[in-house]
Amino acid sequence: MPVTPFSRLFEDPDFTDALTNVLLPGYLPGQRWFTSKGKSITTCRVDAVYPVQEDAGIVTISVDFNDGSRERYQMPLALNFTKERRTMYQERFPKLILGEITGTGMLADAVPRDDFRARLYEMILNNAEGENGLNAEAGSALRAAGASTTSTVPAIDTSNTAIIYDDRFFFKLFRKLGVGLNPDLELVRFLSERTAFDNCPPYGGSLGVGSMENDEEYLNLGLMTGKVDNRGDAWELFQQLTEEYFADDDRTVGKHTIDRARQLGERTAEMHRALASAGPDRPDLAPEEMTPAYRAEITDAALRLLERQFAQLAEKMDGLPGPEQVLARRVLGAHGQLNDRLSSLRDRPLEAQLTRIHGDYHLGQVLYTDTDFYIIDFEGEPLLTIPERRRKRPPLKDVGGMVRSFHYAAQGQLLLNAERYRGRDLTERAEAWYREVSANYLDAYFAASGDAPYLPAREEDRRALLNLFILEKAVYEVAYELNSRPAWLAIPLNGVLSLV
Ligand SMILES: Nc1ncnc2c1ncn2[C@@H]1O[C@H](COP(=O)(O)OP(=O)(O)O)[C@@H](O)[C@H]1O
Ligand SMILES: O=P(O)(O)O[C@H]1O[C@H](CO)[C@@H](O[C@H]2O[C@H](CO)[C@@H](O)[C@H](O)[C@H]2O)[C@H](O)[C@H]1O
Repeated sequence: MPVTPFSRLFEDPDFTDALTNVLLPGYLPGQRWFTSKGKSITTCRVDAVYPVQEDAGIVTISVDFNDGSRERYQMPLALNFTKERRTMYQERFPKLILGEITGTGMLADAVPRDDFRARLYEMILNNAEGENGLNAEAGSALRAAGASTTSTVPAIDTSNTAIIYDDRFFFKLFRKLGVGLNPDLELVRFLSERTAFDNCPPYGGSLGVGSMENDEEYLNLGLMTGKVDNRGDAWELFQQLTEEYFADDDRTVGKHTIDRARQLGERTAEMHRALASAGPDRPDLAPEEMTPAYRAEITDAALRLLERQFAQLAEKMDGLPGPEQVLARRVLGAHGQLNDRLSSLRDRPLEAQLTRIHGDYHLGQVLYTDTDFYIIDFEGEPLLTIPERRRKRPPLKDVGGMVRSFHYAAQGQLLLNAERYRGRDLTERAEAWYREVSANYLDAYFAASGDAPYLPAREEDRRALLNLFILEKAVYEVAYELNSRPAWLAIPLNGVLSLV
């Protein structure tokens, strides 16, 4: 096996000591993709090194925190020897330099280097097999496109790292790693290569360690998909539409808004039909019946979520501004009622199938073009482990997520532009927009779904299941906002209150 200078570097204990004890603890908290900035690091460790070029490769690391938790990350790293390269990093990417290695070179993130990005593409196109189990797979879209000539790193706010090739392919290099087949790769690959669903980006290929067939052990490092020539995400689109709606008090919900909501309902139904089309030869994807044990399990999970979120709300109550405190008290006062609502599913016999679903469905996960929508980011709920994200669930959970997002779209417009709407009480108009837009979304969704076996046949059962997921998502959002964007807290608090 040829030993490259890059991998040889990691055989030197002085280097790995410096890297894990000094360079990484200083470097990680400054990176957008390092999600646990608030926790303090106790230990960093290099798990594996996958050479990609003579002077660059992918390194996987584990980070331990003082609360006992551990996270794994992917770091593409390069050694830079020449003056030109050093200058490029110093002038344009100073935050991506880990440090100077005496007698060796400058150690930095490899993504800014054109040659490194080109090599990743080439590996995927050629189904390359590297050292230590690193391997790549090309999807039909990439095979059809052939070699790449240019690549760029877009300035977008994501928790992973993106590379665009020839303005045609979008490569997502996963930063925080979880062992097991990543649902983003699994579902995009299935939808694109095995179904007629056209409204997610086509599968271009992947980079990983191990075999996708041995899915418990597989480590997914990157996913290549066709680039969607989009105008933004659906959250931005609906922010424009709510701004038009609130412009004056006589305006009704415009036809364009209704058409767009209905179109999204249809696309959601088509996505669900395609996800449910897997046959028994694909046991991880094929639909299965919802059992009473499953109903009990999701009921318990919803009740545990309620307890956890409410404990956080109660704990932070005193620090909330007056109006939010009033809302929060009312929400906490509805604890018993919410408990009953969420428990009701346990005793309701429901005949419906469970399928693989999107799992983290909201307006921000949908790109829009002039004429259509494209659904992205099938990674699932970030707080769940990969096996939890890969569980089959009722597709109405996605629908509930999107309904909540319509509530956010109207309320968010008012909250984010408080100055613009000062002096006008638009609460009822916002609720009216939400009711009409979500009713149209749901109507189009159910019309396009027909008698799909994953939807309960009886209208009242569909409603009960959907309402459970809407409520559960609103409860989840309470602590999400409390911890990430306290200024938004009133939205889910009002959302919960409107459901009891
Ligand atoms: N196939 C694609 N084509 C064009 N843009 C994309 C594509 N996939 C993702 N994006 C862009 O990258 C952003 C982040 O993508 P997402 O899959 O949500 O990544 P993350 O999980 O890292 O947040 C999206 O909002 C969109 O702007
Ligand atoms: O980071 P993710 O996209 O996986 O999701 C988290 O962040 C979302 C906010 O970016 C949050 O979504 C909530 O706010 C959205 C508006 O910003 C709204 O459209 C969603 O309906 C609402 O849930 C999501 O809950 C959280 O998990």
